[in-house]
Amino acid sequence: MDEKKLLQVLAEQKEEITTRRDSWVPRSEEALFEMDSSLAQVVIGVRRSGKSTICHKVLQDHGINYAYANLDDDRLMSLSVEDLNTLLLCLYQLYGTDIQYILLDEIQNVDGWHLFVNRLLRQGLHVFVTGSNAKLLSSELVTHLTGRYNEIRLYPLSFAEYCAFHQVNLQDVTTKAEAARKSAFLEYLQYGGFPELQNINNKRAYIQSLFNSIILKDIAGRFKIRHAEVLRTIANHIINNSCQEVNYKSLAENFGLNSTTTAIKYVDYLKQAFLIGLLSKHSFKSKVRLRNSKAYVIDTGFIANRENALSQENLGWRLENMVYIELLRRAAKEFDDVYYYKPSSQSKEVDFVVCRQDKAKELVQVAYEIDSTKAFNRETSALVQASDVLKCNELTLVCFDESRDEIVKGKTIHIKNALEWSLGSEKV
Ligand SMILES: Nc1ncnc2c1ncn2[C@@H]1O[C@H](COP(=O)(O)OP(=O)(O)OP(=O)(O)O)[C@@H](O)[C@H]1O
Repeated sequence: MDEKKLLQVLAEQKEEITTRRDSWVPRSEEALFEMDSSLAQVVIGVRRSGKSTICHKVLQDHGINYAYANLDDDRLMSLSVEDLNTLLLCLYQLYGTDIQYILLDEIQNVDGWHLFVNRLLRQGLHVFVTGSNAKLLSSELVTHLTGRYNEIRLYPLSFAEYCAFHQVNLQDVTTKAEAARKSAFLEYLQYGGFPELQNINNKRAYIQSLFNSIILKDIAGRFKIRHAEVLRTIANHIINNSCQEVNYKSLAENFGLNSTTTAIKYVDYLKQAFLIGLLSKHSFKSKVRLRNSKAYVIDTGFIANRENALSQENLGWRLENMVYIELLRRAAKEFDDVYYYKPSSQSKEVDFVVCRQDKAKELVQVAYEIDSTKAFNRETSALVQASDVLKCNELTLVCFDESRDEIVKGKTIHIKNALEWSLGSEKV
């Protein structure tokens, strides 16, 4: 690519970052960056989740001068790995040769990017990269940057961050403040946490266009999928049936795919683009874990508005999906794993098992309501049974009711109000 043209694009990108900082909401993942480390800081996550912003924010908060290139820019689409030398030359011209930090946005767009990043690391530079496709990033990271990167997973805003964004008062105990928190929580369940969406009136249109660009541009375009429409229909189906086990055979049959293998491949594409997450079944056998998984969508905003989005049934599974994302967020910070528990016998399912080094450390059940004795007994006995089998006594039941502890068959169950639970340490 022509050096002059490249310089011009990078100069315009530089202009953008100096005028862009307005009111960025702090993200909890900021704590995961290793600012002085010699490892590449790799931020991955779904499109528009704020990957680029969090990098700018941590670098600027630390008072660091850094060079920046956004490789997702249409004008840089023809860039190849050979052009990256010219890119570096241009960055030095624009930012000065004493620059120590470089931020490269959506690096996966350039094939062979790892060669360049490796070279920068060898030269002692601090490199920050972002990407929205795990497949393109991870295989390169694992093969070529072995051990020389710190991976930071970013999700759309958590409820605590959402409240910070909308300045929802978490301290006040007045009825008005409580009502404001409750309606914020319902909005959050309905529209999710994409940061950009928060100030947009036509939220459905934003979500639809984001969904389309992930499917058509990031997946179908990049992986040369001929039947993009089928992929889109499958994605919609999975999203609107989230919290359920994926049945690849019936996906293949129902959507006219020629084999179960193609269904597995398509679902994997959705996962690699972070549109969905797959939760494995808890088992000590890795085969069982791999073969059985439930699908969740990465942001509840993607779930289509049914006739009555705030009905009990619809809220129930939006809530379960939200808990899943929040558990992933927390697990990433603690290096934990999350599974679902479904014994083959008569015993009941538990929605989430949080494990540390294969040992269950918390069981989490989600239920919209536990008002009736039947519902209460159903949810608590599932926890108690699993607690015995998995030898785990940290039992949590997330629901819309008030928080309290209950003792069932000698075991303490922490019943947590969903709103409070989702705020985590930012307690009301
Ligand atoms: N912490 C934040 N506070 C306020 N707004 C934010 C924050 N993070 C992101 N945004 C807004 O959300 C939008 C998307 O952010 P950003 O470009 O950082 O996401 P991204 O994940 O890098 O996107 P892409 O995958 O498309 O490159 C931007 O308009 C940005 O201003």
